[in-house]
Amino acid sequence: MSSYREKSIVFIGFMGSGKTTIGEQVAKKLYRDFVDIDEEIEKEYGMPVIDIFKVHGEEAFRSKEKELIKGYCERPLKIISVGGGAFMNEEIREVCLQNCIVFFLDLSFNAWKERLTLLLPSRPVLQGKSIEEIEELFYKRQGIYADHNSKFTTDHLDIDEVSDYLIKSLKTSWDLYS
Ligand SMILES: Nc1ncnc2c1ncn2[C@@H]1O[C@H](COP(=O)(O)OP(=O)(O)O)[C@@H](O)[C@H]1O
Ligand SMILES: O=C(O)C1=C[C@@H](OP(=O)(O)O)[C@@H](O)[C@H](O)C1
Ligand SMILES: [Mg+2]
Repeated sequence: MSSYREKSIVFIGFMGSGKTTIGEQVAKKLYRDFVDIDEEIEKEYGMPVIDIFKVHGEEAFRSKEKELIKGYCERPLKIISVGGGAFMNEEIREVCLQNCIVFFLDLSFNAWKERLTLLLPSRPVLQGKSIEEIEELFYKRQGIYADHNSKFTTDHLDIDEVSDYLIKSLKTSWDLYS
């Protein structure tokens, strides 16, 4: 078990909440390795997530997602962004919460809606859904993100503001709990 200061950090939250973008920024600013689980799955299958869902199915995606998250979470000093559906799995929730500091990147549905067009082509889970169905999924998913160590609402903040705040908050907790 690593010391509190060396624990890896995991970002969770709904699709498009900024886990990949902000995780990468935070990693750069803290001089840590960044791991985006979706990217790792894409590398293994040699195709984008949307095609993995089409060719191999969601079950294969979820199984690889679990295997990779379990592997990375047990290592120290990483910044890990997991996909928005990963926390549906209890084993993943447990391994992340036991080994890492879990940050929930939250935003309001209103703020999220502005990103919809940008996200639609690459997010299989959103395909073919009406805006009402997406809104229902958004609120249903809030439940799976309820287990976390720290939550940050990103409405009206740009990527630098969010990452700077997160680093400040991490440094405070390292000073308090190390
Ligand atoms: N705080 C933010 N303000 C504005 N746009 C953001 C913010 N965070 C992320 N984005 C944009 O939203 C899109 C989705 O972000 P991404 O990091 O891929 O989210 P996730 O990994 O949670 O699905 C990207 O185009 C990114 O530039
Ligand atoms: O919420 C989900 O079920 C998913 C979220 C995606 O990641 P992002 O949250 O980074 O978009 C990706 O893992 C896949 O498309 C499934
Ligand atoms: Mg992502």
